[in-house]
Amino acid sequence: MDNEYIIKYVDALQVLDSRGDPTIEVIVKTVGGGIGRAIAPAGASRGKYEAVELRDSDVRKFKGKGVTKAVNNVKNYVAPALQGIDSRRQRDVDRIIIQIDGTPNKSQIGANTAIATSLAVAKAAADTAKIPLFNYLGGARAHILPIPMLNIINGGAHAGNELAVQEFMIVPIGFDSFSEALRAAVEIYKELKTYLKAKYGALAINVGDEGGFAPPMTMVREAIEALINAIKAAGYDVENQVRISLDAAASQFFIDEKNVYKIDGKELSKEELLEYWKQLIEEYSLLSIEDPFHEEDFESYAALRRETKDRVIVVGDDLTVTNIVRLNEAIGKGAVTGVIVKPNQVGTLSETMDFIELAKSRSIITIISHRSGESEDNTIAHLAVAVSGPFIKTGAPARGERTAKYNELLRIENYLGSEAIYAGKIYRF
Ligand SMILES: O=C(O)[C@@H](CO)OP(=O)(O)O
Ligand SMILES: [Mg+2]
Repeated sequence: MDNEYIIKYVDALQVLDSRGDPTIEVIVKTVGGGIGRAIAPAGASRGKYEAVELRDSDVRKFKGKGVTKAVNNVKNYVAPALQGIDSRRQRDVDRIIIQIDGTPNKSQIGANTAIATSLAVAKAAADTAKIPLFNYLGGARAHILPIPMLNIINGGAHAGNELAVQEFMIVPIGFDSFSEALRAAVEIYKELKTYLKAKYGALAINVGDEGGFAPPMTMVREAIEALINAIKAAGYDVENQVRISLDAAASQFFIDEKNVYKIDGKELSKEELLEYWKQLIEEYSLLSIEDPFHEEDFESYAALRRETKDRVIVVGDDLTVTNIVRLNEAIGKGAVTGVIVKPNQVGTLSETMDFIELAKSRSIITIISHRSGESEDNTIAHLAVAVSGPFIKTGAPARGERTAKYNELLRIENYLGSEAIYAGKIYRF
């Protein structure tokens, strides 16, 4: 019996995220001196079926965004239940968290409380074993660096502009290593800045929540053209080296009462929106499109897949919310070929791993993802390597909470040395 893995101490405190909103950090220590810290992220365009984040009701403090209740849940309920448990028994730990909560959506203790605790335990176990987290989670096979999807033009709920589509991403696929791919992305980001400033003036280079620019545009095509311009200006090839992906986050511009989508200053029916996406996919050979329809409309996702003959990856995020019940429904209806994986959408590491397992077993592409409200926590970089990506979505290559993940991936690449393989080299999309 290795006593050193036993959880000796669990505590929590309120810290700040990248929007200046309070969030919860959990600290776990083992008998052997291993330490794990994890900070819960927060979404702005949240799916209706996500696990629920617990916030304080006192609106005088932090405009009602405080997490003292979540912090107290760790101190009063979770910490006493986890003390004395082996930190490597992640499933037992997560089962205890789920039992303490007792609801289907973590609304009692809070998904923020749950995920910060669950991840902190894994990190404490890895630290006790003195191996990097990606190795602890992924074992000997973990050596593939993910392809980043970098959101460099922000719209929707993440920016103060008129763009309906939330994220315009560049995806540097055709490179030999993660660091080469990231370098290309930075060069494109800088070219985009020059282009936007010249075309729209200095205000156009203000950034949105994920570090991408938030120019005063209304038309989706205008933003895509800007990306293409920047990719070319940086000297890269749009077909083979750098592709374009969108996160429509369509629930955000779906008007329920009218059953229409408000995009490009027009109101489109779902059939018209489908035609619109098909045109864009064709014209710009988009690599993927995330949440192209609102979160209840599995059928339209399936129609897009059928009609594009899988030339584009149709990705679920608000649709599938890192939840195997929702993913099974999406699989049954043939709705997606890719899914976003956000650990805080479900609340524990084990449930996140089960979701990834199910997706991979059905050849559904997994994209490990940050939230728009982030912190210096870099757990998702390790998770992405542990499960061999193949993709990670973690914002623009600027702003500390985003570069925290990119820099950790650079460290992992460096640590792995000649063993590191870039996912873009081995997977064909
Ligand atoms: O929709 C998304 O994919 C995410 C992250 O980019 O946004 P949010 O965290 O606001 O839900
Ligand atoms: Mg999304």
